Amino acid sequence: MPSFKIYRGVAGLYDYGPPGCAVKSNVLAFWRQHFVLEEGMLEVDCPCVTPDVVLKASGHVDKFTDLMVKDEKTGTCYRADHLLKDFCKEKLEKDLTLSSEKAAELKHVVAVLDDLSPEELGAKLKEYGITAPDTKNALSDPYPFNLMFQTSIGPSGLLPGYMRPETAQGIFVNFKDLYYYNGNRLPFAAAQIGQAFRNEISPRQGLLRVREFTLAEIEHFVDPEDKSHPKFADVAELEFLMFPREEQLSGQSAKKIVLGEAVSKGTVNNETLGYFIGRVYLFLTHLGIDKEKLRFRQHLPNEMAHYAADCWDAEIECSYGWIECVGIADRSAYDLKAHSEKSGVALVAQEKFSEPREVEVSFFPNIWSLLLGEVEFNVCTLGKTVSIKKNMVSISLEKKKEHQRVFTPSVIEPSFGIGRIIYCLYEHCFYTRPSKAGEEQLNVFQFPPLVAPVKCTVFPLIKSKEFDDVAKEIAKSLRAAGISHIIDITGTSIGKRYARTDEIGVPFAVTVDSTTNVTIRERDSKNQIRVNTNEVASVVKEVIDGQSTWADIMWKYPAHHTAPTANEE
Ligand SMILES: Nc1ncnc2c1ncn2[C@@H]1O[C@H](COP(=O)(O)OP(=O)(O)OP(=O)(O)O)[C@@H](O)[C@H]1O
Repeated sequence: MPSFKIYRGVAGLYDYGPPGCAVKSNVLAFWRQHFVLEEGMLEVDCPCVTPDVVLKASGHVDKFTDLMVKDEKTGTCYRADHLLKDFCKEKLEKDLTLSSEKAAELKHVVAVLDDLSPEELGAKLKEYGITAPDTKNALSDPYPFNLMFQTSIGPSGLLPGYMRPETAQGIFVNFKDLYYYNGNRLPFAAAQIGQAFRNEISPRQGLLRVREFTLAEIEHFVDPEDKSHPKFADVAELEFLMFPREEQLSGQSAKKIVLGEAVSKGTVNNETLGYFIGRVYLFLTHLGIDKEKLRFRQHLPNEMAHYAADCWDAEIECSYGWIECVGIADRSAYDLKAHSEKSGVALVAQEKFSEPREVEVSFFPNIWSLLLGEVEFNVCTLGKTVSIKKNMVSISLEKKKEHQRVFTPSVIEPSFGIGRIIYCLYEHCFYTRPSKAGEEQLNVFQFPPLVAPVKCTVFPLIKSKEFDDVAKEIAKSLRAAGISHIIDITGTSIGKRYARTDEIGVPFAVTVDSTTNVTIRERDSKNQIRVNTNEVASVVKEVIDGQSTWADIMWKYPAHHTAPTANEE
């Protein structure tokens, strides 16, 4: 729901209502189980308010910008690249008179969008006659707009700060303590779930581009000289849609690739990156994301930061097209080095050698490298400036024993936009159930039990004190087993009650049609079984915990072949 709705809302801010909140909490619980617990990650929880110095070091203060244009008359702001991209895409899709040269030009513009300077972007907007979408007024020249919400910390106004645009920086600045906590051993991963804030220029597409959202991030620290992963074999045989750089550049589409092959051929830079791609695939498909609408797209060279070794986005197809939901990047040592430099605290790891190693060290290596470039330079020493020439320097190599290697770890970062995942999940799980002639069609959310906001409903078949009491007893046992449920003793027709719960995706409905045995109905198959009243909670729990499938349960218990009542559906 739009936040602050009674005051007409604010673009890009949304509330989760009760079912949405429950879905979100289930998605996050599974994220914790699948990543934090199963991988033994170190979870942290850092503040959203972040002092300027941290985000200055990370580069966000100077570079976390999008190019913006303004409607010259109304002042409405737009993202310049989005206007240009939308224009090109619309022309390519709808203009049947487009020449092949023009089509190739427009495709090229879309491909190099991230490389365009403000001036080049402005020139293209002018060349194509692009105006403000709502008013058709002229647009200003593009200029960079920093997406961070600025604030000041404390009453003096002297300590500038920002609302964090990502959670990752909280982990990087804690590297030293986390490394120590992990027994000074690599590799290890830290994880954080929290709110991120981005003052998006033009929030759009509901939960897909908002100004405050939940991020779940992992920073996996690894030795840059050994990016193998001990559990890679667990995911190596997975086969799914991948969209490597070469395929994108040569105009092909995504294709099914075995992950192990993508890594061994070097399409994916290293095993650890590949391992996380596999784990993200398992996470998303387990949640209920359709395998055929999920692909891993490699970043093109112009999309990647200069320091990144390789990046892949998990993109999910929904009615808005293919949407980046998880970014998985090998960020090399960039972040830790940036914070080491700014803070003066060495964010490094050590590899202790079992035997000391003899190494040759060159004396004066920096001057040597400068002189190799035939550079003459001045050195200021003891108040005097001395001009050093190449022939004045001799290089000596010394032998030295080293007991350890000190290095800055590389970081592999999977970053999950939880709202985007949930939105795509809603689309993939939604369908309209055909109805009998003349009846209203029924909307169903086919959520897997894992994410369903409510796991079970309990209905007495008819209004009677006896059945109500049994329903209350069953509800009590569900409560004790920690199973979320709704008890509906309104007495409306069973069909209507099923329809209501299908609409919010409740997977199981228990109909109390006797005082000893009751009917459990599964939402998607509409199959029903008979169980004893005191077995309900354990049967439902078995399925929602993933120990058994509904098909397994159907084998174990007698089927209820007729609907509990004629007006069921
Ligand atoms: N404005 C937003 N609203 C909702 N989710 C977002 C938003 N911006 C980013 N995300 C989510 O956070 C994840 C990690 O953020 P990252 O910085 O990699 O995104 P990004 O590349 O800036 O996204 P985009 O290019 O779509 O703006 C993304 O994969 C996405 O799922």
